[in-house]
Amino acid sequence: MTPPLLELRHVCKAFGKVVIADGINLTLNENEGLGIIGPNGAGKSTLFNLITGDLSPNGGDILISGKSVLSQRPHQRCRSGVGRSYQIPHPFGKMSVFENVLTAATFGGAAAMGEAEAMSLEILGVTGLLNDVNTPAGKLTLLKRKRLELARALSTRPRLLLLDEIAGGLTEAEVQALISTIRDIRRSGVSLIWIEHIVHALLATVDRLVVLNGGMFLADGDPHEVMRAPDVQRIYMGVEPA
Ligand SMILES: Nc1ncnc2c1ncn2[C@@H]1O[C@H](COP(=O)(O)OP(=O)(O)OP(=O)(O)O)[C@@H](O)[C@H]1O
Repeated sequence: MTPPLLELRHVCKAFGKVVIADGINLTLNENEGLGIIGPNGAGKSTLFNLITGDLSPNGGDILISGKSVLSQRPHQRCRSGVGRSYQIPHPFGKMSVFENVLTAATFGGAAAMGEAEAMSLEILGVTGLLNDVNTPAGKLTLLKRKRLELARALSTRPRLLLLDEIAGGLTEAEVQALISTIRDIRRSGVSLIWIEHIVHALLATVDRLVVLNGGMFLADGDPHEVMRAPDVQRIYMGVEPA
């Protein structure tokens, strides 16, 4: 039987007394799209940092395609197929958009230069940045910075793409354009975990939704059903039961 693409087994993480993960289990299969929501500070970004190796768990195991990656450094996990965007984009501000994507393709994705150049241009097309190839990344608008963040993650050729709040701060029209881009990416066979407060963007793109709260998943299942669950309405949206 094919192992899941990603598996978290009893993962624990705390910063002092702040418990982020209290024995979390999570499975993501190939081609699956998962959304993560939860109150501010619940530990959603920290969960990504544990998956990518930016942080180490205090306990438990993290497996990619059935193999533990705990001993792998972040760049090694990236080359194993885990690509991510960061909540706050930090592009190389003085380098052009093209150079930023090329750097991610060659360093993160270990692509040879000729291949990386062609792939970077293709990804800049997919992410709507072709008119900005020569623009210094530091001069981009918020929307385009977020698109560059997505382009940099894609150029590492991920099998698993982790997106951290890339819709925040965008207009509704920009969110709709982003939804369409994410659907195209999913159709290309990339598996997705998307942390997002803009819930309708998740409902339009993912198969499953989990709610992180108090170090554990409060709910895990069909996105619409999860959003209707009374506990989720109470904790995430502040709706008191009738
Ligand atoms: N490296 C760190 N050292 C100490 N505390 C940290 C560290 N990283 C995160 N935290 C704390 O862990 C908690 C969870 O942070 P995290 O950014 O993962 O939450 P989040 O769910 O992504 O929040 P948001 O929705 O606001 O982005 C916060 O209290 C944060 O201050």
